[in-house]
Amino acid sequence: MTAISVRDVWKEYGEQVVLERISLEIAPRSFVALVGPSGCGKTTFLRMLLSQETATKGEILIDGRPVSPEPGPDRGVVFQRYSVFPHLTVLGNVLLGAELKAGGLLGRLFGRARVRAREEAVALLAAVGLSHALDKYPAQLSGGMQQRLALAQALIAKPKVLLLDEPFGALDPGIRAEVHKLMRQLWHEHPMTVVMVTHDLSEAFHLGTRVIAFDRRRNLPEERLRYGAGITNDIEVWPRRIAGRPDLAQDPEPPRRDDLAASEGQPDRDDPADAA
Ligand SMILES: Nc1ncnc2c1ncn2[C@@H]1O[C@H](COP(=O)(O)OP(=O)(O)OP(=O)(O)O)[C@@H](O)[C@H]1O
Repeated sequence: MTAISVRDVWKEYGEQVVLERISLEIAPRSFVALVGPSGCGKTTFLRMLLSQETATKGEILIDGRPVSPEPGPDRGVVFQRYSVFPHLTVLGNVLLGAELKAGGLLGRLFGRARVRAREEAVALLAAVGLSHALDKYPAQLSGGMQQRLALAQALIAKPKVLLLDEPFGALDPGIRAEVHKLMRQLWHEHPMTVVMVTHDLSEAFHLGTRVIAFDRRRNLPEERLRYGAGITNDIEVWPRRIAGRPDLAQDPEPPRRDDLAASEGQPDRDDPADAA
């Protein structure tokens, strides 16, 4: 049950203040959706939670301890694109997630540990509706299937915190709705706290337990370098969603695994990886 505390965090790149005075207490098992105009620092904030960036000032605590200086398996991430490895099969991608968590000599798993990891990977791929695609390569999958694979790859490491950067932004509306249902189901089933960046306000309210807006309070051209974005809105979504309680009335029916399998489409034409 993982809580995140963000205490008076600032982020500057050289002269440019990107974020200022960010203070947040994120309760365990929350699903926080982060919205805000382009360039206001949402991805930068996520990268600080992931330890891909460090705060210029302030501190970030996970379960009361300063966030480790290196990205680790306690935090999983899914991006809009390119979260998975194009040269590995679907199963290979998820197994790699398990191996990276195991660490050790080049992160390889052997013997019983590898058999167990394979079983877990197969089960997780079934949970995201990809049982029929274990031996396919990412370029052979539709955009929705690739994002489901990316979720499985992140979840095999059992992250305490799952960070999502516009994960569904490139999907067609119909596919996106299916993946939303899956995402919500995964949040109910896995004991993780989720922070998701999105441009889409309706997606934020559809999935989140809390919607936080970043924006600049001072945005005149001469102020843009010296003043960063801060939290301008912090909304608890009502009626409340409670992790692990998909039975509550406000949660629509979870998807059937068959629906997910049926929703697969052609490879994503917008994706250069597919065009190749
Ligand atoms: N490594 C970096 N070096 C210098 N400036 C950076 C770096 N990373 C981000 N920035 C700057 O920080 C600001 C915030 O960028 P960021 O990508 O976090 O915004 P965002 O809110 O996620 O934008 P978008 O919604 O368009 O993805 C931008 O002005 C960007 O140019």
